[in-house]
Amino acid sequence: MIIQPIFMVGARGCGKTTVGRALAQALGFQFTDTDLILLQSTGLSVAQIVEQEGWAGFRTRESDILHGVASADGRQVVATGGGIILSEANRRFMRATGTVFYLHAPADVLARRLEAVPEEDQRPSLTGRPIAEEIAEILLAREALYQDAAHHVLDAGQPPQDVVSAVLQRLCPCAAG
Ligand SMILES: Nc1ncnc2c1ncn2[C@@H]1O[C@H](COP(=O)(O)OP(=O)(O)O)[C@@H](O)[C@H]1O
Ligand SMILES: O=C(O)C1=C[C@@H](OP(=O)(O)O)[C@@H](O)[C@H](O)C1
Ligand SMILES: [Mg+2]
Repeated sequence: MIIQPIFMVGARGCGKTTVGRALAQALGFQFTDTDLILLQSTGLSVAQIVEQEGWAGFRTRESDILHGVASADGRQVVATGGGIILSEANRRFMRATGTVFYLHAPADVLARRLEAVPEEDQRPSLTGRPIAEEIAEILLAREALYQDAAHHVLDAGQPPQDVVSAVLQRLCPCAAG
């Protein structure tokens, strides 16, 4: 049986990292996070990379990481950064080589989570606007791209363990409890 990687996509705060880690544990898969790999390989935060190389530099680096990790081993869950879908090549690559889950949540839910834990070093402002305004604007601009990348769209407003269960159900409906 061919085992493909699982990609988590969605806007900042939808739970790609949190749910991805729990999902990997549930499946006995390796967990990978493109932002974490960047941090570990360069010693630099997203904010520092953007300061040095601009968003274009960061986007090139995260695309390289995506292609590198995903070709390594199928038994893994890959949490991507929220902007990975901006590249059409990335969207096509994830759809073709793995199973892609879009964790969907409304802007007000995402804003509440991001305001509670902003992690500004890993999530520097994309627009210079306040968090709630920014996430609403970003979601609007990217919604079609998340949908385009995804094989499955899940409600990310529920608790993390419920999102994990929903992923497992989509992967193997026959095993549903
Ligand atoms: N399903 C969820 N329900 C409630 N809080 C969540 C959920 N998923 C993530 N969070 C919280 O939201 C914040 C962002 O989560 P994170 O996994 O880093 O999102 P992402 O990687 O998509 O940006 C964290 O503080 C996390 O604890
Ligand atoms: O939405 C974005 O453009 C970004 C999301 C962040 O990841 P999370 O979605 O894991 O917060 C991180 O990759 C970077 O700050 C850019
Ligand atoms: Mg993340």
